[in-house]
Amino acid sequence: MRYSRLRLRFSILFSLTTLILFFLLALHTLLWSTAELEPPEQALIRHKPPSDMPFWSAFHQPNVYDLQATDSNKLTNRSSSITRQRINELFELVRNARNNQVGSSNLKKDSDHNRKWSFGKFAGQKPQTGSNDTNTHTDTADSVGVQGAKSNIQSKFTATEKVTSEHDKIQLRYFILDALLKWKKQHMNDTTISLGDVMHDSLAQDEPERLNTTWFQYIKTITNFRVYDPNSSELKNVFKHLQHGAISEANEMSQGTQIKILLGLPNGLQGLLKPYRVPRNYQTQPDHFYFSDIERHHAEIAAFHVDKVLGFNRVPPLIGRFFNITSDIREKATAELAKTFFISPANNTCFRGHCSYYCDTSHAVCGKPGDFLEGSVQVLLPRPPEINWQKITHPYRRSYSAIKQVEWESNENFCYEHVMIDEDYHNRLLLDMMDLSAFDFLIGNLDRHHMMRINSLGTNTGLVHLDNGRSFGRYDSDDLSILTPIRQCCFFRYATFMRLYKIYHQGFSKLVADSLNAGEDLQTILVEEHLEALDRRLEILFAHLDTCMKKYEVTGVMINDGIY
Ligand SMILES: Nc1ncnc2c1ncn2[C@@H]1O[C@H](COP(=O)(O)OP(=O)(O)OP(=O)(O)O)[C@@H](O)[C@H]1O
Ligand SMILES: [Mn+2]
Repeated sequence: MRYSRLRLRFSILFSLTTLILFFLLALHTLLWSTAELEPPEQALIRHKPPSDMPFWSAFHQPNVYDLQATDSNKLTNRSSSITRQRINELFELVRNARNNQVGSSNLKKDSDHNRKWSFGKFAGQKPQTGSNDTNTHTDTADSVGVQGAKSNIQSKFTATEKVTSEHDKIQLRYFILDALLKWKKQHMNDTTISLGDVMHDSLAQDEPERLNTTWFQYIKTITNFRVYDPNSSELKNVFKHLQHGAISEANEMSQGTQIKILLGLPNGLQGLLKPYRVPRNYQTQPDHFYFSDIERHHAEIAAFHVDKVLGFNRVPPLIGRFFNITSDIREKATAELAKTFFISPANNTCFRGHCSYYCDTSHAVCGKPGDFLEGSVQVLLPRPPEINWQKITHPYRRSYSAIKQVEWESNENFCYEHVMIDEDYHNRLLLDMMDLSAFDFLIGNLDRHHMMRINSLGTNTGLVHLDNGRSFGRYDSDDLSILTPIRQCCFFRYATFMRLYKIYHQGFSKLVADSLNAGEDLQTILVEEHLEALDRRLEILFAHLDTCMKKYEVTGVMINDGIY
């Protein structure tokens, strides 16, 4: 009896122990497998729906969603095909060619030059391409009629025109080289024209008080060659006001397709504010065309510094600024703009504004957090009727349509048939356009629909590199099509090449990063990947110039038109 009770107790104890052991084992296996499959942090990210991070995600927050999107679009070829040694050789070749330059032609080998070939006769067989637009032109980038009269002519032209012969092309190149050399001789002794001198008399008569302002001191430093003097005290003063000056008025600018606010600033200055919209690591949405890309204030800032480092000085002074969206903008806004303000569910102050792209409640400009907003502020240059601008439709403009192509995209002779043949380009404009193509390629800007210059400064006047808000859209790819003018025309300004070489040697991205660090209060305007892209693209530009020089000789490509 005693024995059987003992056996019962023992078996109960045994089954209980087995049960506990089994339970402990199962618990351990369960915990272990969960831990391996799902480390806590990763689980957090995975379970966060992407909608938590909209593409204009919170300020100061890394945009995880965009970073992940970038991963799937890796650049396969991260380097150019040119070596440092070859770039050094190119520099020697270009320098020597300039020293040896003789006669009226830039070309070394004159044997191909048929002096009986007549431009007039050649051009006479071709339909007119039309002349430059004037500032009365009102197209916007996205309007339906953007192609204008010029492009209609171009498409008719393609249908009937036979391909330009190699002989004509070579003769046309000689003709262009001679034309630019003639232009250089005519303009060699041109004196520098200051916008201050141009505007002085009418201001003295109508608004003499404006002559004593910081604004006018700065206007005097604008010339036909550059829109600011990089080492001047006038530039420093302009920056001071753009960055810290009290705002007297905030009004929407009617021109353009995306939100821009005109700011009244002290001392006669006006600023053009483009507000923060997307984080620094934001990349253009893969399914967005360049014409629906959102404008970026940090791209405007970076483009200003790149242009300055390149020695162009053609982007009007621009700087980043912190705003209090309520006291700086809402309280100074015109009634029209003030009406569009609201407080978001997150308790941030926002405004919509009125414009054709991204001016609705779901794309509002919002302080983050609360009233805190950053933006870029550019000095507003005088506009008509005070001075005259020329708005030139870019011959290499894109179609601004999801379904249409334009001629230059498929016709490799486009430069010969539409640009070189057009006498509007038988002067500095041709090489100014090449400078712009180089600049746009480096900053990745596909949105150069027009070229702007100040007509009031005479005929020997450079382009003003306005509107760079859609640059720095992607760092993981380089859009070679932006170099099409250089690839198809194969002309380039000697002085620009020399500067590019010097910059290459000093380290392009380092110069840009230093310039940003020295001149900007806003942090990390260009993320590391964008800086790397600058160096990579500069090499690609050299590779394109190398190809041109192999094809047409150094002296048939590099032109010294006297512009520095
Ligand atoms: N700093 C400036 N000084 C004087 N005029 C300017 C300045 N910036 C821009 N503008 C004028 O305003 C127009 C519109 O500006 P901007 O091109 O930056 O806007 P946008 O919205 O990108 O326009 P679009 O959609 O036509 O490209 C310019 O074409 C130019 O005529
Ligand atoms: Mn634009």
